Amino acid sequence: MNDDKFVEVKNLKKVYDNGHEAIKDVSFSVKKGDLVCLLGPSGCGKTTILNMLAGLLNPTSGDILFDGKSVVNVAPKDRQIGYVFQNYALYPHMTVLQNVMFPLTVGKQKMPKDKAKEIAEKYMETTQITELADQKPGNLSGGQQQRVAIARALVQQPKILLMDEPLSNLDARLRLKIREEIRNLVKKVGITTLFVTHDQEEALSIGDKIILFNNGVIQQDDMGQNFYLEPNNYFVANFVGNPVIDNFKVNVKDGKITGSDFEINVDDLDKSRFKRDLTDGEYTLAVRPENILPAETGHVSAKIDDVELIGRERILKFTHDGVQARSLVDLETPIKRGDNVNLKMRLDRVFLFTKEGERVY
Ligand SMILES: Nc1ncnc2c1ncn2[C@@H]1O[C@H](COP(=O)(O)OP(=O)(O)OP(=O)(O)O)[C@@H](O)[C@H]1O
Repeated sequence: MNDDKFVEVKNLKKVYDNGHEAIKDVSFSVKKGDLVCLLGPSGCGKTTILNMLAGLLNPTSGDILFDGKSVVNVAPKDRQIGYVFQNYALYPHMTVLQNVMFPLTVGKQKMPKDKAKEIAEKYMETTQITELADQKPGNLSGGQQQRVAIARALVQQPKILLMDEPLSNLDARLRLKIREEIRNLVKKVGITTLFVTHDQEEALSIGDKIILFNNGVIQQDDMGQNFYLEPNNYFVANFVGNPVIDNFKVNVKDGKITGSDFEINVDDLDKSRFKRDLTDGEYTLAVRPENILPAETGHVSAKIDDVELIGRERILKFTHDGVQARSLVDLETPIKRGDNVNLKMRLDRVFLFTKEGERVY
């Protein structure tokens, strides 16, 4: 038994029958009791991975281990997993109580009705749906249906809980509330959970760690803040962060980084942040909008195209070298649309990426 690798995925590959390689050599592990988010854009392979963990899809190659034992040849019903689907998949003709009891009243683990009811009621209490016991799913709100689906997934006391975009059918406000509830609930139950989402904010807010995918390949497997502060590559830097990161095309030559209207000495960068040697050539210099701010003298001069208020902050939008960029300032900064400003970058916070997207600084 190894609690650090309660779930272990080794060199997993999936090629669909039509030849599409949806998962390309993916390896990761999940600690017992952790809530891990599988994050990435539509089509990156999140559901494919979840379905292989659940046993609904066979891997083309590679291995999946639960608690140290390979499960690739174990039938889905024997894998001790609970699965919450995007559309909840509740039985419409059954009451809430019957839905939650259902997994306990069928198959090998079938138990007497009163025992099943007792266990179902315990999980209905945990998920706060006790008072809905006699309702049919059709009469429930999205958030309530979601709780029923979670209670039903938990009654068999699975070792692992898999959730595929469980919040996507809820409105924005309810999403915020239910995501907090889900985190509290899985932590209370102590169940190891893999949670699929395409929403970076959702992943950052609930995940103990996040695994970010693109095109069937892991881009970063890390704690939330590192996606922001230490992105592995250009894809990660652009996928995570709101407002999105600013990108400037630059050329490096003779110790100088030259943009369309600015120049930075390589010596002014923080030496400890280089990932490898900076050779001459074209790069993308990227900076988070809160790290490029109005100043007396700056790296970039720009006319503000638009000012957008987002809660306690404002986004100053400007066009640089034909591309829109942003500076994130507080409410008091007295800059308005049409103003000409100088913007200074924090050089210890910028990133440099090669044309292939590899991070150099
Ligand atoms: N049965 C299939 N046959 C062929 N290709 C498939 C099949 N199922 C999925 N794919 C493809 O595999 C890739 C990964 O799909 P998957 O559903 O895992 O992505 P996802 O990240 O979950 O996306 P979404 O967020 O849109 O659900 C996509 O390009 C998809 O079109």
